[in-house]
Amino acid sequence: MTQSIIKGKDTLTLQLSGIETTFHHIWLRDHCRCEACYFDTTKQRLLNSATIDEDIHPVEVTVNNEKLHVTWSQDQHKSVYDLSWLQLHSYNPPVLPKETVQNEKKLLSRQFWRTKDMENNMPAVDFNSIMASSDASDGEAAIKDWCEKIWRHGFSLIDNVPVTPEATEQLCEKLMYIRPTHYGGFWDFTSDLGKKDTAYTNFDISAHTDGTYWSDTPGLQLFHLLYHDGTGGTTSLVDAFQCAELLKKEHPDSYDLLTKIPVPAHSAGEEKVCIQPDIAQPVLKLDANGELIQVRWNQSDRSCMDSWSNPEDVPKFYAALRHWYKIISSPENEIFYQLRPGQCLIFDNWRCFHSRTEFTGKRRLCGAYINRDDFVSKLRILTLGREKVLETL
Ligand SMILES: C[N+](C)(C)CCCC[C@H](N)C(=O)O
Ligand SMILES: O=C(O)CCC(=O)C(=O)O
Repeated sequence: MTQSIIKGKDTLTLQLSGIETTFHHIWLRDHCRCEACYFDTTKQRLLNSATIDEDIHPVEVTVNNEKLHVTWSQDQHKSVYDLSWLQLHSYNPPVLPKETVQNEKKLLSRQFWRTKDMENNMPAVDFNSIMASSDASDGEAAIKDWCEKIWRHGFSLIDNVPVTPEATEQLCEKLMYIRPTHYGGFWDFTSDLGKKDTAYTNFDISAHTDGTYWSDTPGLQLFHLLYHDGTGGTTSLVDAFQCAELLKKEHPDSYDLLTKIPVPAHSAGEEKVCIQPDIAQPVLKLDANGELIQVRWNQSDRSCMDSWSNPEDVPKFYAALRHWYKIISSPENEIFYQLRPGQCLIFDNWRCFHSRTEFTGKRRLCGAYINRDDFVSKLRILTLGREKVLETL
């Protein structure tokens, strides 16, 4: 695979798949995977990167059997690198074959939706298949399917769930351990203000995401309606990622503002609690490539916005909220759905909004949060395979 090695002052340039790509000596030394530098059992570095000589350089470097062999100036340390690993982690420039990147994107693609896509076509899985799923039985195929449905569509129903908090909690734990919060771990609640939050009332709660007041917003949220002897309490779901695309097209300035303006939030109803994120986050959170990775939207938990780098943004922000609200509350983008005993709803709280209309009578709901990173870890390992996931580390 490699034709030549070009030695620079502090770099090595290799030809990988016919493309010249350059690695810094110190970077290569830091990524030595020998037993003294890296504990492969736990996938952890043993080497203290700060102890690498600033002017470290190879005293001998060869390539054979698809491996780069280097003897370093410092301690005559020997390192061996698979060329395939170097190609995967090349950075100057990256020479990773495009199909490799595309493949993960394809396997973890997401299908944004509007109301018409979801009416009578909501993704669902079966409780019994999930609970029977394990490495021993089906290699966790049913759980893999469940994770992929949640990721692809932003939510999934779970049918045939025994109408008990115990079965619901077991269902949550089958996917991942539950995230405990000041609301408790697994919650079983009604409109008695058991916790000082409007969720514990019969009020209407417009479409929102939970936990905008945490730096690490809950990744998933599961609901199971155990009992309701009144009217109302209708749930709605919105694909906020689809709505963000619509906003970007119809009102690009509003989209841009909602990716920039930090929105403070709090949870302060409980006597001994005032939770706020370490830094206020925008409604639309983008990654370094400008890709949307999270929507944080909760008008009731938003704090006083008294920190504006440009006060002229104040009216523009409210104009953006009006544009945004028109899209997310459009019947074309919001599906209404009645929770019912025996059928759970789980959704991606970084992507999908949920709401509840005002209700009468006694209504008992149970469920839980699951951390985002724990869910994505399970999804990627089940979908891509552990080996594929680990080679990117
Ligand atoms: C889900 N559970 C009933 C435990 C609490 C809901 C908390 C709702 C809070 N206003 C938020 O949006 O985060
Ligand atoms: O009562 C419900 O259906 C949901 C309440 C809610 O929005 C929440 O707990 O986040």
